Amino acid sequence: MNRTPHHHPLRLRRSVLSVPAINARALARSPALDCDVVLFDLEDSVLPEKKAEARAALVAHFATLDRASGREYVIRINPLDGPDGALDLEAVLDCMPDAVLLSKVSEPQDVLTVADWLSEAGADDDRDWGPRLWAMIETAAGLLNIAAIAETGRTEGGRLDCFVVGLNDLRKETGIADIPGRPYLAPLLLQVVVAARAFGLDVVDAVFNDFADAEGLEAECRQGRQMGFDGKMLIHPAQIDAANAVYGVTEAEAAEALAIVAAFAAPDNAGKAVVTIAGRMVEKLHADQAERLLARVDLINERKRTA
Ligand SMILES: CC(C)(COP(=O)(O)OP(=O)(O)OC[C@H]1O[C@@H](n2cnc3c(N)ncnc32)[C@H](O)[C@@H]1OP(=O)(O)O)[C@@H](O)C(=O)NCCC(=O)NCCSC(=O)C[C@H](O)C(=O)O
Ligand SMILES: [Mg+2]
Repeated sequence: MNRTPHHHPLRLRRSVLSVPAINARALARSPALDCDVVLFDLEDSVLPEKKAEARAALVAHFATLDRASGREYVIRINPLDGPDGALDLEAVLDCMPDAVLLSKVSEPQDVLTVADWLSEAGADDDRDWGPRLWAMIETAAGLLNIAAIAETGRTEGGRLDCFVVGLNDLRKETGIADIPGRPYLAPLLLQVVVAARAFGLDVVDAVFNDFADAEGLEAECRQGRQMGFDGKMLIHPAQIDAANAVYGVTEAEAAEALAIVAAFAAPDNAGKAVVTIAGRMVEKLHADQAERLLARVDLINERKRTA
């Protein structure tokens, strides 16, 4: 098994805003929004009879995008076993997004099929481009197969980069209740986080449907961060600030990280694997964590500069 803690460069994925490709006003608004990732949706927010129109709108929209903005552009496609998946992939070739989000991934083959298709398309294409793959985990089978999906997507073809949890579909299929605090869903969410981390993937928490409930959203963002998620999938611009704040880095966290890095760099602590800071044991692994957090601060500051 080929496992590494993080197999790709650090990326900001605090706020992943879904923008229905069929909604011209939302498309027009999206470049000015402060989300880390714009996720253009061709799946559930587009009616079957509007899919072709949505694909055409998306291709036109990508022609206008500022690709140097530093944020990630992702396209969510329909499942490949339906009538639209293959047509969506053709549109992906025209758009050249940073990543493709596969909906309703239930087994490793779902990822491999798209990875192979993209590799074959890339072989006939002289453009220097190849998208990463993201996978929606939102079926009972997907949860049961989560480790195999992570391992295969990560090692074979190597394009898999990020999981996104889809609780609307999962609740629909399983009957698990939609209760504040997500008591019965929490074990499943943690299962996705652990599988992602075992194979060096990022992992994004599910949407919060009640976009008028700012307090509920903030609580769910906090819960997601405590569970280990990197960010939250969002459905409305009003949700962006809360996700960026909760999944950001506080001044106290940054100060603590600086103190840990400084302690290990101090000449008195040279050669030590363990030091004491303010009465607390701090190990080298905490210094690694602190350095990663400080790199995240740099990325957030960079994002502010380019916004
Ligand atoms: C939920 C909405 C249908 C609400 O839309 P609306 O009533 O238009 O909201 P507002 O009037 O408050 O909108 C204010 C302005 O903001 C723009 N807007 C709204 N949403 C977005 C957006 N997502 N991206 C960009 N801009 C947006 C409106 O256009 C207004 O601007 P203007 O027109 O200039 O006045 C709507 O928010 C919406 O459709 N949201 C996204 C829905 C979606 O993407 N669904 C799929 C993702 S959810 C999912 O995947 C679940 C998962 O699969 C699972 O299983 O759990
Ligand atoms: Mg879904």
